[in-house]
Amino acid sequence: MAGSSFTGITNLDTTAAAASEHENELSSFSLPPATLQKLPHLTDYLQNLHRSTNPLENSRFYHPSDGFYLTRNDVVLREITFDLSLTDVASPLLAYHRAGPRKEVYFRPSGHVSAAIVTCGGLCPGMNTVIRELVVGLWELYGVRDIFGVKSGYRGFYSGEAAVRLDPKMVHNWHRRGGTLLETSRGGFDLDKIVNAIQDRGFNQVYIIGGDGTMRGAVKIFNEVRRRKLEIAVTGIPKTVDNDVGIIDRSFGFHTAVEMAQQAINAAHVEAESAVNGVGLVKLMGRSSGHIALHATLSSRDVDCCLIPENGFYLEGKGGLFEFLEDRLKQNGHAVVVVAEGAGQDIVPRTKAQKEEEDESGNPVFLDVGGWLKSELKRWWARDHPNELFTVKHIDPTYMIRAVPANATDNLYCTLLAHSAIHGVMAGYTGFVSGPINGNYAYIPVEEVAQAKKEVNTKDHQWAWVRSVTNQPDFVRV
Ligand SMILES: Nc1ncnc2c1ncn2[C@@H]1O[C@H](COP(=O)(O)OP(=O)(O)O)[C@@H](O)[C@H]1O
Ligand SMILES: O=P(O)(O)OC[C@H]1O[C@](O)(COP(=O)(O)O)[C@@H](O)[C@@H]1O
Ligand SMILES: [Mg+2]
Repeated sequence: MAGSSFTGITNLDTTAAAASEHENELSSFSLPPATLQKLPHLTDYLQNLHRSTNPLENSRFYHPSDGFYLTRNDVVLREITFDLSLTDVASPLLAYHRAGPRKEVYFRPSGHVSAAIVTCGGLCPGMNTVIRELVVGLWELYGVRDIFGVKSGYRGFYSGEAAVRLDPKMVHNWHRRGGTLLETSRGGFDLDKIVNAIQDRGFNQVYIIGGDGTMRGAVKIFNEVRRRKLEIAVTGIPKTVDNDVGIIDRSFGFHTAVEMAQQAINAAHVEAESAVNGVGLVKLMGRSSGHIALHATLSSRDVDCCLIPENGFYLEGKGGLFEFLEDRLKQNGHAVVVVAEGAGQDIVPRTKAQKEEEDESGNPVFLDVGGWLKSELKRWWARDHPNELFTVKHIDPTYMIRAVPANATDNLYCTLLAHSAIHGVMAGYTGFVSGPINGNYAYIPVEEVAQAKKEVNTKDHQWAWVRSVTNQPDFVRV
């Protein structure tokens, strides 16, 4: 099971009761033992830290009652569905600490906390909401007054540009705006310079909002802070419109992106329907995973074919895209194709130099699969049907779907993420990421999140569902 190589694991009792294979007949069964994932804490390497009662105790907003504070005993299970016939042999279940306020805190808010917030990597709907809620949450819940926004990604720690002092008044409207008002960038990760700057500027809480690359950087920052034995808590808030961060249910902004993608698909559908042999081609984001394309396809119902990086495809011959589209155009007179940007990169022709191209963060730079597919479709039709009308309308809404403000669901989600992060940090936890696991918010070691990937599983029911909705080929050559 993923993450089981981590140390410091505690055994939990997981005996349960449920219905047997005959409905209504109750029988009991045992689940495998569970192991509690160790969560790094400042006291792992710093002794005699000052502890105090959580200021929420005296907050005018809260009336803490029994069960309000979470303890080490509150956990979230990674897996919540089981095959009972396999429980004898299954590996231990994995549990994570639940996110939420703790009775004791390790930071004295007034005059002791200096919090830094930074955004890294590509844009994603909701980044400004997370920043806003970190500021408001730190200020209102814990009385923190020294909150700073580090400008333009990791390089902002040491670039010489002053960090921006943030307060609730300044950020009150930020959730209505797309992008990140702190600005972001790729590349520029210089570990020593970053940790030196954190030390020099006196930050003792560092909130890092970013995707998989950012989380790999956060692991290094956390390890270096720990090596230097600094009283600084480091936490990651996972951000990526691609939804490819592992372990957590989904990343913020993803729902907004899927919703925005509908507009492009609708337009493609209208264009295709209004032409003779019309094809609407929509390119959506998804560098190495096709989550946006898959969810947009399933929620639209107007898509005839969904192409994702996890499932290779080909154009010519039996079972290929051209054959499929030929049939669809014959049947319906039009077709809509959704292609994730990372799909088909193995068949888009490119030079050696193009193959090796990387962005400032070391991510591969892809060629435009949408533009290429459009010209291939035109070439195919002109060759095979020279006397018939044909139209391809290529819509590339990629930046439009991620540069918008978060929708209501994502805004709520961003708030919960920000508050979870604050509660964890105030409780002295460090080197962790907050996120929902099976609907419950948990603290996950950042190292584990940085290693985990979430790709579309083309063997499971969801992909089968896409294929049953679109009736598209599986592109397995026979
Ligand atoms: N392996 C890594 N180690 C340290 N920093 C990294 C690593 N990968 C990426 N980064 C840094 O994280 C930041 C964001 O990474 P990037 O891949 O562009 O976006 P994202 O975090 O959204 O995936 C960049 O500043 C980049 O230099
Ligand atoms: O043009 P940019 O800003 O480099 O972004 C393009 C990439 O950003 C993404 O939105 C993913 O970004 P992250 O890795 O930052 O989450 C991809 O879908 C896309 O390939
Ligand atoms: Mg990334």
